[in-house]
Formats: sequence, C-alpha cells, structure tokens
Amino acid sequence: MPPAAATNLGYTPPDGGWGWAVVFAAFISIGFSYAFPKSLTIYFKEIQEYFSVSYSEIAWVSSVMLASMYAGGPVSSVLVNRYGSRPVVMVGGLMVSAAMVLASFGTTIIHLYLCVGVIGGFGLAFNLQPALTIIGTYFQVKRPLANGLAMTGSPVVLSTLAPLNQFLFDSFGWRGSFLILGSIVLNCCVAGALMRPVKKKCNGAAAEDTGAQLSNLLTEESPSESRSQSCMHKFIDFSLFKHRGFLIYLIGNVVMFFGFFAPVVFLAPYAKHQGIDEYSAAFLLSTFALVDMFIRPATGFIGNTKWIRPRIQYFFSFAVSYNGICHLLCPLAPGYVGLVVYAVFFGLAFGMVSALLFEALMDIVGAHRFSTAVGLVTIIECGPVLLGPPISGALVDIFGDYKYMYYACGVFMLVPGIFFFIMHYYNYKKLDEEQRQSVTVEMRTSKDTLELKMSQDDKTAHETDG
Ligand SMILES: CC(C)CC(=O)C(=O)O
Repeated sequence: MPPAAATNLGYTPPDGGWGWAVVFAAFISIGFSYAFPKSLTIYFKEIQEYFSVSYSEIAWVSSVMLASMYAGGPVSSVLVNRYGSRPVVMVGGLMVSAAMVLASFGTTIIHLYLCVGVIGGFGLAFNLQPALTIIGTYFQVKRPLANGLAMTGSPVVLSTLAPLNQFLFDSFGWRGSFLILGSIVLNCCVAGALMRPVKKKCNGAAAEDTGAQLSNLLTEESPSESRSQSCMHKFIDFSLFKHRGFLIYLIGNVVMFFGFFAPVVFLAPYAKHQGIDEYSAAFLLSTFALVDMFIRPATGFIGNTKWIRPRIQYFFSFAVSYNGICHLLCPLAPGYVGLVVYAVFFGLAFGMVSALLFEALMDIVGAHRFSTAVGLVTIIECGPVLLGPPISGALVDIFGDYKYMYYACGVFMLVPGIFFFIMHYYNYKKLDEEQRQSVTVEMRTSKDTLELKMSQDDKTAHETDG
C-alpha cells in the first residue's frame, strides 16, 4: 500500500550517497535548534543575580528564543523555497553566533531578549526547517530512518552542551561562555555547507536542484490575484489549509503541544517536591535523555519497515497516545524507583513522537510541499509550545500538587492521539478510494486513446488501399 501522499518531486531521490552526509548535517542543525535554548538555562541563576531580575523574567530568554524559532518557520520556508537549504542554514548559524557574541556584552536583560531570544531564535529557525526540508529531497524509501537519525541530534547535542556549558560557566562566567558559544555554534555553518542541493535525475539528465524548486511545483498564479498576493502565494502554499491530512495533523498537534513539553520541564522539580535530592532528580533527566537518544533512530528504523511505513500515521498516533498514558500513570509511580521507571517509559514515548513528528507531516503532504507545511505548522504551534509549561505551572500553583499537572498533560496527549487514530483511519479510506477512482479514470482514458488510434490507423489503411 503506497504512503499516504506521493512524493511528486518529479525525480527519484537517491535514498543514500551524499544523502547520509546531509543527514549528519541535519543532525547537527536540528541538534543545536532544539538543544541550544534548553542548555542556556545553566547560566540563568548567575544572569538573574547579575541583572537582579525574577525567575520568570530570566525564563523569558529561553521562551523568546523558542518562540522566535517557531515563529520564524514561515520566513525560513520562504527563504528555503527561494534559495534552498544550504545558504539559509549557513546564515542561520552566523545569526546565532552574532547573537551570542552581542549578548556577551549585554548590559540589561532586554539585550538578552533581543540578542539571544529574537536574533538567536530566528537563526535557529533558519537551521531547523531547512535541515528537515532537505532530507525530503534526498530520501523517499529510507526517509523515516533518515528523519529518525537526524532528530537524534537533539538529545545528543543536549547531553554534550549541558556539561560543556557547566564547564564554560565555571571557567569563564556567563559572558565568556556566551562568547565561546558564539564560536561553537558556527558548526551550524559547517553543517549548512554539507547540505549540497540534490542532483535530480530527470529523464536521465542530472540537474542540481537550485533551490527554486518550488517554482516548477506551484500551481499557476490565478489572474484574479494581485501581484503581491501572487508573490506571497508563490512562496507559501496556502492551499494546504484545504488539505484533509494537513488539517488533521495541524489540529492534533496544536492540542498535543499544550502537554508535550511540560512533563520534561517539571520532571526534576516534581522529584524534588517528592523529597528527592537534586542529584537524584537530575539523574531522572539523564535517564530520560539517554532513552530518548536511542529510541529516535530505533523508531526511524521501525517506521521504515514494510509493515509500518504504509500506515505510519497509526504508528505516530500510538506514540502520541502512549505519551498521554505515561503522564496519566506518573502520579501513581511509587517513590524514586517508580519515577525512574516513569523516566524510562517517558523517554521512549517522547523520543518516538520526536522521531515521527516531521516524518508524519512529510508522509501526509509529500516532500515537495513539506517546506511550506512545516513553516505553517511551527508558527501555529508557537502558541501551545509557549503556553503549555506556564499553564501546567499554574495548575501546580493552584492545587499545590503536581498530579493535576500530569493528569492535564496526559489528557492533552491522549485526546489528540485518539483523534489521530480515528481521523487517519477515515483519511486512509478516503485516499484508497480516491486512488482507485484515479486508476479507473486513467484506464478509461488510455482505453479511449487506444480506440481513437486504432480507428485512425484503420482510416489510414482504407485510404492507402483505395
Ligand atoms: C519538538 C520535538 C520534535 C523535538 C524536541 O523538542 C527535542 O528534541 O527536544
């Protein structure tokens, strides 16, 4: 059974070769995109004391960075559709580097919001989307494995950056550390340099994808559109909001992201609330990250098998639902050992969703529309990503107990998981119906063409005989 959406790339992706170098580059770019905002929290205590600001004021540095990374999605998509992934990732790396160097000279917390938060966040957006997009141009058959490997960059870079940041902080303070991080993040430029446009083999001739690939994939501009509208539509495919599968994915993800990150954010505080010491609480996060690191490539491998790939949306639905079940059971976990078991199962669930999140979108809209689709999805997810943890924190403040927060996150994950199962069952049936109809139409068309040709041949033969 074919995947839910054809590639429509107009060429056969290599599914290997230089593609594996691109996966490694995406591993670096995606790793920095997701791990960088989290790893900066190590400096927050000193920065908070230095600028005499509150916990929430310092927390906004990471929140603004994450929000800019998500809000920068459509901008990143437009740039990728126009120039391709390589230059956008390299510019993104330079932006994050400049942001960290400028922040190291900051004299107010506002400077950090603007530098680290806005400039750095958009720089990370120019790393995330292009890295995800280019994988879809190199892989079709092995794409779930490629996506799973690339998404593994996040836990790997985080487990490297976290101790490195602690060492830099102890040795050079936050200003010196920011200056050094400004050089370390230039590795995103190196990763971008590896993202060579795919050589398309169309009718035997090889041609490099110039990055303006969207121009030959878009529908013609409708004459009624104004020039600015048609220009905007040229780079952002708004027809996606009429795409059944895309709407299912979008609706489910918006709900899901209200409960996706909070259990990670509150895992250590919840353990300390239970009377567990800070090192044992930190061990829970290390356990979670270690499991996450291994389950992502494993999930990509499983998603690539002939049993799962044709119905990979069910695999994604299971991963989302499994997250919800973990959080609903967490408050029942007995003592520290129970929390360690929860951290293992949560790491499995979080890693499965992370490995499948973008593969599921590519499977639905096809690699040729993924760049625009992921930009639209990320800017809409910006809200729940930002609001999720504060809402969960508010539940803890109101009830003075974490269990209601875990119940809420469990519902926020289980409901979209069940929604995905139901809606993708319906969507798969509709796709199969539409495919049968298109095959019937094609057969009828080719039959009519054949009959027309035969009658023309007979006519020619009679004229020759006559
Ligand atoms: C949003 C997920 C797909 C990835 C993530 O947040 C992470 O890797 O930390």
